[in-house]
Amino acid sequence: MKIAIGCDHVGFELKDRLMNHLKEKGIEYKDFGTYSSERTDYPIYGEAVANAIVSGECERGILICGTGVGISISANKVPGIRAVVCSEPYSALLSRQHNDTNILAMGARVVGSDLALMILDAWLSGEYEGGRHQKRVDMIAAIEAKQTGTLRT
Ligand SMILES: O=C(CO)[C@H](O)[C@H](O)[C@H](O)COP(=O)(O)O
Repeated sequence: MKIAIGCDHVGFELKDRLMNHLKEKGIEYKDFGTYSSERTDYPIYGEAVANAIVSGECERGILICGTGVGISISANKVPGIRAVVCSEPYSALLSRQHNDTNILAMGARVVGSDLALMILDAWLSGEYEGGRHQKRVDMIAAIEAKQTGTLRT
């Protein structure tokens, strides 16, 4: 699996910690920036990571900003993205199992690095269950299609 990872200036340090963790786990990743702690704007990185997933360059994404909120909102504007913001491992796991999330967002001002690693491990371990959940995931896609005018009826 190849992971796209991105952050704004607030998430820069935590992103580094997460990339080292991915390296230790033998998981391939691509860093979409930002590449310093100089103030920047999270929508840039939310969109870049989201595009890497919808293009097929990467299978999943990780995004970090101050709260995880702004950068996940940005990523969710890209059709096909199901980004979740998590501050604990349970939601991270269930977001994979029930919602087939393809981006995990976290807030560097919210979670410490050790908890962030636990959240990431829980999310990476989760397998989408399909079954009764698929109808709901398809309904989300249908909303997107309606809103983007791509719904084929
Ligand atoms: O935390 C955030 C709210 O979503 C944003 O993602 C940014 O990280 C935050 O707004 C950056 O704040 P700053 O005062 O410009 O450092």
